[in-house]
Amino acid sequence: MLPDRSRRKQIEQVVVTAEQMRQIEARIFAAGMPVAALMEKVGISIARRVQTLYPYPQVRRVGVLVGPGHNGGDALVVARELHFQGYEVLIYRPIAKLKELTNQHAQYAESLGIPHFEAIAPLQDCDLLIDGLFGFGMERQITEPIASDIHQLDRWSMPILSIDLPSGLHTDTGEVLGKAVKATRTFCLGLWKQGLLQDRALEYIGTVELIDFDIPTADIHAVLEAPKVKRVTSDLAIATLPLTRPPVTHKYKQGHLLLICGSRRYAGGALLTALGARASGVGMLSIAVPESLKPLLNAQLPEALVVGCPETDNGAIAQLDLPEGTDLESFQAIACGPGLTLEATPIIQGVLNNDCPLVLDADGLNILAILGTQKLSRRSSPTVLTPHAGEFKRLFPDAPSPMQDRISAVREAAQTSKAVVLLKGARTAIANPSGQVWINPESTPALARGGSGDVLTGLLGGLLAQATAQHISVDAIAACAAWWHSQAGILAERERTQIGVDAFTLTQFLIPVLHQSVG
Ligand SMILES: NC(=O)C1=CN([C@@H]2O[C@H](COP(=O)(O)OP(=O)(O)OC[C@H]3O[C@@H](n4cnc5c(N)ncnc54)[C@H](O)[C@@H]3O)[C@@H](O)[C@H]2O)[C@H](O)CC1
Ligand SMILES: [K+]
Repeated sequence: MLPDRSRRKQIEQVVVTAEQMRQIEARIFAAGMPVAALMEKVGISIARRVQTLYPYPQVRRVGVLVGPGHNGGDALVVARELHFQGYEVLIYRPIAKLKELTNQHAQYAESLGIPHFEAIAPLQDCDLLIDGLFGFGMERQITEPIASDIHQLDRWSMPILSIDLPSGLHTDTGEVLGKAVKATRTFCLGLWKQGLLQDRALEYIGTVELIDFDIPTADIHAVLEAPKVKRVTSDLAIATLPLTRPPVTHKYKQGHLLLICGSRRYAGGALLTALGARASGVGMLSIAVPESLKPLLNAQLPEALVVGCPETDNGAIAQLDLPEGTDLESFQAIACGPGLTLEATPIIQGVLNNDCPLVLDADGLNILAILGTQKLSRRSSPTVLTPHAGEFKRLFPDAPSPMQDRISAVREAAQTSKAVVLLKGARTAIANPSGQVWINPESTPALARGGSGDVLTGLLGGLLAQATAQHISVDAIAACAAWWHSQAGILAERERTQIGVDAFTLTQFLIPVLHQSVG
């Protein structure tokens, strides 16, 4: 058995569908763990957390929503334990026919004098609600009268703690099936459910925490082989990022990145991309911009090699004038797109025909959408695409909509384009061509501002150059770039509020957040 901390770090990264959870739990039961014992173990853990978060007698009256399945069973164990701790417990039980184990717990609760109601109204004066209506067994739309009862909850103000998932959310896609509980906190049981990591679930899940019930890692690996969906944890990011350097190294060993960005109209995008690249720690940074932007970049990044390129009448890069003896093969990575405008199409065509590890963002993606993603199939070096939802739909019109199931969408895009696809959003999803998906589980709406994507492009480009030089896997480094970028946003928000995180400020928090994470 792995030491607890290492096991805990491992399971924090695992993400499962309802079916995978069923299979894992089936293995545990087949090995002899009684279902009732697991339910007891889970229920007691939740009851302890409730008492810690909402201690008696500051909180006195608790309403418990009990569904027909084992989610309801968990909730009844919690109800019984809180009753014995002195809380006044009231039970809402809209469905009479319960699973056997759930029914036994309901009968015992009744024998203790805990009142059961078919209607939700008697619970409206509770201080707190525990949601045990539906868990991963949710398989169809919630209908009346439960849907209206859940709707009532939206008008009440007490905190709601959901067991496993907010009732009504699809376990895998995070879709609302008819009506869903808006939880203050979600106690996810055993392993992270995929639906909790979907953007559209965010308004329902509240604060999420994992209630570990000691699932043997052997059972996880037996069902998941290599986990197909992983959460990007701080541990994973810190272990993957090229943070330490050998005593003897040189600037080229730390990667040489070429940025191709900017236009007279969008000078800021070039600067923000360059500042993101600088923070990545890349050994050498070359920046190709229209000639008229060269003074700006030189002034802000004296250490960078700024290449002023001939420009079109509108101030876009007309051709890449790399220094004598340098060509696109000279770099460990190229990152291009921010601020280029569509006039730079010939530049992107040239880059696509070259075989250097490549990050495409912004206009680089819009140009690729016009040229067609099949242009990537001839490339043997890695390509990373960093679309937001709009760019994604232009690039992959036949993929599932990113607004529906982002995990399926990003997985299909990566598999068809043979690129690593980083789909930006509240929960950025990264997929590699073999179908492995990472989800970045933490971010902040503060990042939803012009320019923050440019910073990510530069940061990712710099990390890709280092990953190439140091043989770190491209998809893992892309996941880490998303983690680093969002953690900097979270730190900046903490110090400057949600409206204080402009893209330039964000670049100033990239190193502090790393320092805070690495300690
Ligand atoms: N697997 C286990 O033994 C344990 C699971 N844990 C907890 O139990 C749930 C999963 O339990 P399950 O009984 O499979 O399903 P649910 O409790 O989520 O309830 C679904 C239940 O309700 C019926 N149903 C589904 N959709 C609807 C609907 N729209 N309207 C009405 N009824 C519906 C369906 O037939 C099921 O019977 C898991 O989340 C954990 O909370 C324990 O933690 C450990 C043991
Ligand atoms: K629930």
